Order: sequence, then C-alpha cells, then structure tokens
Amino acid sequence: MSILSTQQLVVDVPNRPGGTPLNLAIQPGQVWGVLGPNGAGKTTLLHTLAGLRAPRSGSVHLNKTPLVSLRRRQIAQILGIVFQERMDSFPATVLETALIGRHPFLSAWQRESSADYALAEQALARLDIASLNERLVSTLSGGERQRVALATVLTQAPAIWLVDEPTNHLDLRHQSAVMALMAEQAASGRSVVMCLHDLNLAARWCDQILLLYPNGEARWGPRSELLVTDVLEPLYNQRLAVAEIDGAPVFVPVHQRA
Ligand SMILES: Nc1ncnc2c1ncn2[C@@H]1O[C@H](COP(=O)(O)OP(=O)(O)OP(=O)(O)O)[C@@H](O)[C@H]1O
Repeated sequence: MSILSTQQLVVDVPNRPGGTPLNLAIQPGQVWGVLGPNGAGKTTLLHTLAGLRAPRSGSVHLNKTPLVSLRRRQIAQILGIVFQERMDSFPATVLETALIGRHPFLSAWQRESSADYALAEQALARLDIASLNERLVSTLSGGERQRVALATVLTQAPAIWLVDEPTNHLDLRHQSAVMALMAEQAASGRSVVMCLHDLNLAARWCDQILLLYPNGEARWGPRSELLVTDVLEPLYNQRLAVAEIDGAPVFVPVHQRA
C-alpha cells in the first residue's frame, strides 16, 4: 500500500502570506478529516496533495517519490480524487462515467474489458445507483451525481482517496453509507483524506484530524486531541455544546444572543 507525505508544505492560497508548514504522513489504514472554516484552504490543500496545484513551498511525496516527478497516469493508478465541483461537459451515461475510473490502467486505444465493466457495475451497486446505469449524468439529482463521482473512484480502486466533502448533497442514509464505505476502504489498507464541514461525521469516522485556520496556521493529530470544544470553538469562532451519543461526541452550535 502507499504513503502520501508532505515535507514543509505550504499551500498556495492566494493573498495569504504564509502558513504553518505541513509535515504529514498519511499511512495506509488511516482516515484523515480536514476541518476548518470557509476559505481556510481545505480544497486548495486537497488539490495540492493530488499534484493539481503547485505548492507555495515544500513538497508532496507519493511513496517517497516527489509528486512532481511522476506522470499523471502513474499518480492516477494510486490516488483517486472526488472533487467538490464537477463539470459534466460531455454527455455520458452513469456507467460510462464510472468506467473512467479504469482509464489510468488502459493504454490509449484499449477498450474496457469485461473485468473493467464488472468493477464499474459493482461500484455503482455499492453506491446504490445501479438502476441508473443507462441514464445521462446530466439528468441526475445532486445526490445521485455525488454517488456517481464516488462510484467512479471506487471503480478506480486507488490506494489513496482524496475526497472533498464526501457527503455533499446526500441524504442521511447515504451520508452514513458513504462514511462507512470510506471506513471500509481504510480497513482494507487504503487511506482516506477528506474535507468535512460536519464535525459529527469527523468525530465518528476519522481517526486523524488536520485543522486549517484562516490565517494559514494548522494543527494535526489524533481525533481525541483535536475534536474538543476548547480547540474547535476558536477555530470556527463559534460556541459549541457537546454531548456523547452512541459512543461519539456530538457538537451543536450554540446561538449567542446579542
Ligand atoms: N483562483 C483563485 N483566485 C483567487 N482566490 C482564490 C482562488 N482559488 C481559491 N481562492 C481563495 O483561496 C481561499 C481558500 O479556498 P479553498 O477553496 O481552498 O477554501 P476551503 O477551505 O475549501 O473553503 P470552503 O469551506 O468554502 O469550501 C479562499 O479564500 C478562496 O477565495
């Protein structure tokens, strides 16, 4: 399995002078939650970890090789990304879209094999959208599109998942199912890094936490050290109440009256 690491990484957030250099090692089996207020740089970090955006300084390594020295295809054989925003510019069906997950493993003119189709169909069934296989993605609801994006990466079967808001647009049952899928991926020796706004999903499903502050500062470590009100209230500039439910902390914003 693969290790994604950063050495003195400062992400290039426009108009921000600097930030805490990140020295992270994302190990197989780990689920990382990246948390922070709007604009803190979560998406920018994810794009930098994927090699889609150059860092301000420092570097990202995939299995000790600098990401910049790898070809996109080599990266895509190991690392899968679920973006927050998607441009579905080509008319494609759900099944055709999921099959894109196999493209890093095919040569330029090679057609998908029956094994590739089987992987895509299994992934779509796992995301509960097998009945939509023939539908054009452009006709799907927001939650259905989100599940197609996740099924495409599941078809890719990467060792490292980078996921921007995995539960975007999903109803409660599918939120829970997708987080369980991420945990399952980690349990099978893969690693998952996901940006989250929902502290309660992070508290239940992530074991490592990275907090990004609007001024570029960062803290990271085990969930038990960082998902506490003393740390989270200043991060979000928001008072929180906390209770334990079903074995995990649940955070609720407390309205401050003027
Ligand atoms: N191309 C760009 N030009 C100017 N500013 C940009 C550009 N891309 C990102 N930014 C700014 O960089 C900052 C970090 O953006 P980013 O999308 O990484 O934040 P985020 O933590 O993911 O936010 P959110 O929680 O709202 O999704 C934001 O202030 C954003 O406006």
